[in-house]
Amino acid sequence: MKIKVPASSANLGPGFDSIGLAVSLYLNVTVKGSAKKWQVDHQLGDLPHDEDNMIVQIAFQVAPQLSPQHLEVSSDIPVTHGLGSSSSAIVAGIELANQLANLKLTKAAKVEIASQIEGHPDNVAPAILGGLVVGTNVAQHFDAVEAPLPPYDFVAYIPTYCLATKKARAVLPRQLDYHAATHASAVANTLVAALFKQNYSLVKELMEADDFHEQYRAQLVPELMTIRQLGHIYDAATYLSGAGPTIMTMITPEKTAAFIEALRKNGLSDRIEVLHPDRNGVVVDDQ
Ligand SMILES: Nc1ncnc2c1ncn2[C@@H]1O[C@H](COP(=O)(O)OP(=O)(O)OP(=O)(O)O)[C@@H](O)[C@H]1O
Ligand SMILES: N[C@@H](CCO)C(=O)O
Repeated sequence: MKIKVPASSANLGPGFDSIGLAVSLYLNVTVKGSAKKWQVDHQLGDLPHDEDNMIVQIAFQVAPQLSPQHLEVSSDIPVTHGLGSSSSAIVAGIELANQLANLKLTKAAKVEIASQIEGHPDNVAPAILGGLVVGTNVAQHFDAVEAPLPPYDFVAYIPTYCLATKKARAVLPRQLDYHAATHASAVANTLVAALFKQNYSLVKELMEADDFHEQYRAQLVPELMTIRQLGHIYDAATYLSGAGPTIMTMITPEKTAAFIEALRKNGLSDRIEVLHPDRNGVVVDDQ
Protein backbone atom coordinates (compact mmCIF):
# COMPACT_ATOMS: atom_id res chain seq x y z
CA MET A 1 0.00 0.00 0.00
CA LYS A 2 1.21 3.48 -0.87
CA ILE A 3 -0.02 6.80 0.58
CA LYS A 4 0.69 9.93 -1.45
CA VAL A 5 0.21 13.40 0.10
CA PRO A 6 0.71 16.74 -1.69
CA ALA A 7 2.65 19.71 -0.39
CA SER A 8 0.66 22.81 0.50
CA SER A 9 1.22 26.53 0.35
CA ALA A 10 -0.56 28.40 3.14
CA ASN A 11 -1.78 31.96 3.64
CA LEU A 12 -1.72 33.28 0.02
CA GLY A 13 -0.94 36.63 1.65
CA PRO A 14 -3.74 37.82 3.98
CA GLY A 15 -5.37 34.38 4.49
CA PHE A 16 -3.19 33.80 7.55
CA ASP A 17 -3.92 30.40 9.15
CA SER A 18 -7.04 29.95 6.99
CA ILE A 19 -6.28 29.70 3.23
CA GLY A 20 -4.08 27.05 1.58
CA LEU A 21 -3.42 25.47 -1.80
CA ALA A 22 -2.32 21.87 -2.45
CA VAL A 23 0.64 21.92 -4.83
CA SER A 24 2.51 19.40 -6.95
CA LEU A 25 5.31 18.15 -4.68
CA TYR A 26 4.65 14.90 -2.82
CA LEU A 27 5.34 12.82 0.27
CA ASN A 28 5.07 9.07 -0.42
CA VAL A 29 4.72 6.46 2.31
CA THR A 30 4.91 2.82 1.24
CA VAL A 31 3.85 0.14 3.74
CA LYS A 32 6.22 -2.77 3.12
CA GLY A 33 4.63 -5.07 5.70
CA SER A 34 4.52 -6.07 9.38
CA ALA A 35 7.74 -5.89 11.38
CA LYS A 36 9.00 -6.70 14.90
CA LYS A 37 9.33 -2.97 15.59
CA TRP A 38 8.56 0.19 13.65
CA GLN A 39 11.12 0.85 10.93
CA VAL A 40 10.99 4.00 8.79
CA ASP A 41 13.44 3.99 5.88
CA HIS A 42 14.05 7.44 4.40
CA GLN A 43 16.74 9.78 3.19
CA LEU A 44 15.29 12.96 4.67
CA GLY A 45 18.14 13.93 6.99
CA ASP A 46 17.76 13.88 10.75
CA LEU A 47 14.15 12.67 10.99
CA PRO A 48 13.72 9.55 13.18
CA HIS A 49 13.81 6.05 11.66
CA ASP A 50 11.74 4.41 14.43
CA GLU A 51 8.42 4.92 16.23
CA ASP A 52 9.49 8.49 17.10
CA ASN A 53 8.97 9.47 13.47
CA MET A 54 6.12 12.00 13.24
CA ILE A 55 4.17 9.87 10.75
CA VAL A 56 4.14 6.92 13.19
CA GLN A 57 3.43 9.16 16.20
CA ILE A 58 0.36 10.63 14.49
CA ALA A 59 -0.84 7.18 13.36
CA PHE A 60 -0.61 6.00 17.00
CA GLN A 61 -2.53 9.03 18.19
CA VAL A 62 -5.38 8.09 15.84
CA ALA A 63 -5.20 4.29 16.32
CA PRO A 64 -3.22 3.32 19.47
CA GLN A 65 -3.70 -0.41 18.75
CA LEU A 66 -1.54 -0.39 15.59
CA SER A 67 1.12 -3.10 15.34
CA PRO A 68 4.64 -2.28 14.06
CA GLN A 69 5.22 -1.87 10.32
CA HIS A 70 8.11 -1.40 7.96
CA LEU A 71 7.61 1.91 6.11
CA GLU A 72 9.50 3.44 3.22
CA VAL A 73 9.18 7.24 3.06
CA SER A 74 10.31 9.50 0.24
CA SER A 75 9.49 13.15 -0.34
CA ASP A 76 10.37 16.05 -2.60
CA ILE A 77 8.74 18.51 -0.15
CA PRO A 78 11.57 20.44 1.51
CA VAL A 79 11.38 20.21 5.32
CA THR A 80 10.92 23.46 7.35
CA HIS A 81 10.62 25.53 4.17
CA GLY A 82 7.00 26.73 4.15
CA LEU A 83 5.55 24.06 1.87
CA GLY A 84 3.66 22.12 4.51
CA SER A 85 6.11 19.26 5.13
CA SER A 86 4.83 18.78 8.68
CA SER A 87 1.22 18.80 7.48
CA SER A 88 2.01 16.20 4.81
CA ALA A 89 3.49 14.00 7.57
CA ILE A 90 0.40 14.55 9.78
CA VAL A 91 -1.96 13.68 6.92
CA ALA A 92 0.12 10.61 6.02
CA GLY A 93 -0.01 9.45 9.66
CA ILE A 94 -3.79 9.85 9.83
CA GLU A 95 -4.23 7.97 6.53
CA LEU A 96 -1.85 5.24 7.70
CA ALA A 97 -4.00 4.70 10.81
CA ASN A 98 -7.17 4.93 8.72
CA GLN A 99 -5.99 2.19 6.37
CA LEU A 100 -4.25 -0.16 8.82
CA ALA A 101 -7.01 0.00 11.45
CA ASN A 102 -9.80 0.16 8.83
CA LEU A 103 -11.33 3.24 10.49
CA LYS A 104 -13.29 4.39 7.41
CA LEU A 105 -12.68 8.06 8.25
CA THR A 106 -14.56 10.56 6.09
CA LYS A 107 -12.68 13.46 4.52
CA ALA A 108 -14.35 15.82 7.01
CA ALA A 109 -13.20 13.64 9.92
CA LYS A 110 -9.63 13.65 8.59
CA VAL A 111 -9.73 17.46 8.28
CA GLU A 112 -11.01 17.72 11.85
CA ILE A 113 -8.34 15.43 13.31
CA ALA A 114 -5.50 16.99 11.30
CA SER A 115 -6.56 20.57 12.07
CA GLN A 116 -6.80 19.80 15.78
CA ILE A 117 -3.25 18.44 15.70
CA GLU A 118 -1.86 21.33 13.61
CA GLY A 119 -3.97 24.04 15.28
CA HIS A 120 -5.17 25.52 11.97
CA PRO A 121 -6.46 24.01 8.73
CA ASP A 122 -4.55 26.03 6.10
CA ASN A 123 -2.01 23.31 5.24
CA VAL A 124 -3.72 20.10 6.33
CA ALA A 125 -7.12 20.74 4.69
CA PRO A 126 -5.70 21.14 1.14
CA ALA A 127 -3.33 18.22 1.75
CA ILE A 128 -6.43 16.08 2.47
CA LEU A 129 -8.98 17.54 0.04
CA GLY A 130 -6.71 18.82 -2.73
CA GLY A 131 -7.11 22.21 -4.37
CA LEU A 132 -7.65 25.59 -2.78
CA VAL A 133 -9.28 25.50 0.64
CA VAL A 134 -10.50 28.15 3.09
CA GLY A 135 -11.15 27.05 6.66
CA THR A 136 -11.23 27.82 10.35
CA ASN A 137 -12.57 26.59 13.67
CA VAL A 138 -15.69 27.77 15.48
CA ALA A 139 -17.66 26.16 18.31
CA GLN A 140 -14.93 23.52 18.76
CA HIS A 141 -15.03 22.14 15.24
CA PHE A 142 -13.19 22.90 11.99
CA ASP A 143 -14.83 23.73 8.69
CA ALA A 144 -13.12 23.77 5.29
CA VAL A 145 -14.62 25.14 2.07
CA GLU A 146 -13.18 24.34 -1.36
CA ALA A 147 -12.66 27.27 -3.73
CA PRO A 148 -12.14 27.30 -7.53
CA LEU A 149 -8.61 26.51 -8.67
CA PRO A 150 -6.65 29.51 -9.99
CA PRO A 151 -5.52 28.86 -13.61
CA TYR A 152 -1.94 29.91 -12.88
CA ASP A 153 1.53 28.54 -12.38
CA PHE A 154 2.90 28.81 -8.87
CA VAL A 155 6.62 29.48 -9.00
CA ALA A 156 8.25 28.53 -5.70
CA TYR A 157 11.59 30.13 -4.89
CA ILE A 158 12.99 27.89 -2.16
CA PRO A 159 15.95 29.46 -0.30
CA THR A 160 18.57 27.02 0.94
CA TYR A 161 18.17 28.11 4.59
CA CYS A 162 15.45 26.54 6.78
CA LEU A 163 12.90 28.54 8.76
CA ALA A 164 11.00 26.63 11.43
CA THR A 165 7.35 27.67 11.74
CA LYS A 166 7.94 28.20 15.47
CA LYS A 167 10.65 30.78 14.75
CA ALA A 168 8.57 32.53 12.06
CA ARG A 169 5.60 32.75 14.47
CA ALA A 170 7.78 34.11 17.27
CA VAL A 171 8.39 37.38 15.35
CA LEU A 172 4.66 38.12 15.07
CA PRO A 173 3.11 40.72 17.41
CA ARG A 174 1.13 39.39 20.37
CA GLN A 175 -1.65 41.91 19.72
CA LEU A 176 -2.97 44.01 16.84
CA ASP A 177 -4.57 47.41 17.10
CA TYR A 178 -8.39 47.10 16.68
CA HIS A 179 -8.59 49.16 13.47
CA ALA A 180 -5.52 47.45 12.00
CA ALA A 181 -7.11 44.07 12.75
CA THR A 182 -10.48 44.92 11.20
CA HIS A 183 -8.77 46.27 8.07
CA ALA A 184 -6.50 43.20 7.75
CA SER A 185 -9.58 41.01 8.12
CA ALA A 186 -11.47 43.04 5.50
CA VAL A 187 -8.59 42.57 3.03
CA ALA A 188 -8.64 38.80 3.68
CA ASN A 189 -12.44 38.63 3.31
CA THR A 190 -12.28 40.47 0.00
CA LEU A 191 -9.49 38.16 -1.20
CA VAL A 192 -11.71 35.15 -0.47
CA ALA A 193 -14.63 36.77 -2.33
CA ALA A 194 -12.36 37.48 -5.32
CA LEU A 195 -11.06 33.88 -5.30
CA PHE A 196 -14.61 32.50 -5.43
CA LYS A 197 -15.64 35.06 -8.07
CA GLN A 198 -12.45 34.16 -10.01
CA ASN A 199 -11.62 37.85 -10.32
CA TYR A 200 -7.88 37.27 -10.55
CA SER A 201 -6.78 40.86 -11.15
CA LEU A 202 -8.29 41.68 -7.74
CA VAL A 203 -6.86 38.44 -6.26
CA LYS A 204 -3.37 39.52 -7.34
CA GLU A 205 -3.74 42.96 -5.76
CA LEU A 206 -5.10 41.64 -2.45
CA MET A 207 -2.64 38.74 -2.27
CA GLU A 208 0.09 41.35 -1.78
CA ALA A 209 -1.89 43.44 0.73
CA ASP A 210 -1.44 41.27 3.83
CA ASP A 211 -1.27 43.09 7.17
CA PHE A 212 -1.19 40.04 9.45
CA HIS A 213 2.27 38.52 9.07
CA GLU A 214 4.46 39.30 6.04
CA GLN A 215 5.73 42.70 7.23
CA TYR A 216 7.08 41.04 10.40
CA ARG A 217 8.55 38.01 8.63
CA ALA A 218 10.15 39.94 5.76
CA GLN A 219 13.25 40.51 7.93
CA LEU A 220 13.73 36.71 8.02
CA VAL A 221 13.24 36.32 4.24
CA PRO A 222 15.04 39.21 2.51
CA GLU A 223 14.34 37.81 -0.99
CA LEU A 224 10.56 38.41 -0.60
CA MET A 225 10.49 42.06 -1.66
CA THR A 226 12.97 41.61 -4.54
CA ILE A 227 10.93 38.75 -6.00
CA ARG A 228 7.68 40.68 -5.53
CA GLN A 229 9.08 43.66 -7.43
CA LEU A 230 10.34 41.43 -10.26
CA GLY A 231 6.95 39.70 -10.38
CA HIS A 232 5.21 43.00 -11.11
CA ILE A 233 7.06 43.21 -14.45
CA TYR A 234 5.24 39.97 -15.39
CA ASP A 235 1.83 40.93 -13.93
CA ALA A 236 2.34 38.32 -11.21
CA ALA A 237 1.56 38.34 -7.46
CA THR A 238 3.97 37.13 -4.80
CA TYR A 239 3.44 36.01 -1.20
CA LEU A 240 5.35 34.25 1.56
CA SER A 241 4.40 30.56 1.39
CA GLY A 242 3.27 29.42 4.84
CA ALA A 243 5.76 30.54 7.45
CA GLY A 244 8.48 30.85 4.77
CA PRO A 245 11.18 30.93 3.64
CA THR A 246 9.66 29.73 0.34
CA ILE A 247 8.39 32.64 -1.72
CA MET A 248 5.50 31.86 -4.05
CA THR A 249 4.62 33.75 -7.22
CA MET A 250 1.28 33.23 -8.95
CA ILE A 251 1.87 33.86 -12.63
CA THR A 252 0.31 33.30 -16.06
CA PRO A 253 1.99 30.14 -17.49
CA GLU A 254 3.10 31.98 -20.67
CA LYS A 255 5.22 34.33 -18.53
CA THR A 256 6.80 31.75 -16.22
CA ALA A 257 10.00 31.12 -18.21
CA ALA A 258 10.80 34.83 -18.61
CA PHE A 259 10.14 35.45 -14.90
CA ILE A 260 12.50 32.66 -13.87
CA GLU A 261 15.15 34.03 -16.21
CA ALA A 262 14.75 37.43 -14.52
CA LEU A 263 15.16 35.83 -11.07
CA ARG A 264 18.39 34.16 -12.20
CA LYS A 265 19.70 37.39 -13.78
CA ASN A 266 19.10 39.13 -10.45
CA GLY A 267 21.33 36.67 -8.61
CA LEU A 268 18.54 34.55 -7.12
CA SER A 269 20.29 31.21 -7.52
CA ASP A 270 18.46 28.89 -5.10
CA ARG A 271 16.03 26.06 -5.96
CA ILE A 272 13.04 27.03 -8.11
CA GLU A 273 10.04 24.74 -8.71
CA VAL A 274 7.21 25.49 -11.12
CA LEU A 275 4.23 24.07 -9.22
CA HIS A 276 0.63 23.45 -10.19
CA PRO A 277 -2.43 23.09 -7.99
CA ASP A 278 -2.95 19.45 -6.94
CA ARG A 279 -6.60 18.49 -7.32
CA ASN A 280 -6.63 15.19 -5.43
CA GLY A 281 -5.20 15.63 -1.95
CA VAL A 282 -4.17 12.46 -0.14
CA VAL A 283 -4.44 9.35 -2.31
CA VAL A 284 -4.09 5.66 -1.37
CA ASP A 285 -2.87 3.04 -3.84
CA ASP A 286 -3.58 -0.49 -2.62
CA GLN A 287 -1.30 -2.26 -5.14
N1 LIG B 1 8.39 13.43 6.03
C1 LIG B 1 8.40 13.71 7.34
N2 LIG B 1 8.43 12.71 8.23
C2 LIG B 1 8.42 12.98 9.54
N3 LIG B 1 8.43 14.23 10.07
C3 LIG B 1 8.41 15.27 9.24
C4 LIG B 1 8.41 15.06 7.82
N4 LIG B 1 8.40 16.26 7.23
C5 LIG B 1 8.41 17.18 8.22
N5 LIG B 1 8.43 16.60 9.44
C6 LIG B 1 8.43 17.28 10.75
O1 LIG B 1 7.95 18.60 10.57
C7 LIG B 1 8.92 19.59 10.99
C8 LIG B 1 8.85 20.82 10.11
O2 LIG B 1 7.66 21.51 10.40
P1 LIG B 1 7.51 23.09 10.16
O3 LIG B 1 6.08 23.41 10.46
O4 LIG B 1 8.57 23.84 10.93
O5 LIG B 1 7.84 23.32 8.63
P2 LIG B 1 6.98 23.07 7.32
O6 LIG B 1 5.80 22.23 7.67
O7 LIG B 1 7.91 22.53 6.30
O8 LIG B 1 6.57 24.53 6.90
P3 LIG B 1 5.14 25.32 6.91
O9 LIG B 1 4.34 24.78 8.07
O10 LIG B 1 5.51 26.76 7.07
O11 LIG B 1 4.52 25.05 5.59
C9 LIG B 1 10.24 18.84 10.89
O12 LIG B 1 11.20 19.39 11.75
C10 LIG B 1 9.84 17.42 11.29
O13 LIG B 1 9.76 17.30 12.69
N1 LIG C 1 -0.37 29.81 8.67
C1 LIG C 1 0.84 29.25 9.20
C2 LIG C 1 1.40 28.24 8.21
C3 LIG C 1 2.54 27.44 8.78
O1 LIG C 1 2.07 26.50 9.72
C4 LIG C 1 1.85 30.37 9.42
O2 LIG C 1 1.97 31.24 8.56
O3 LIG C 1 2.50 30.39 10.48
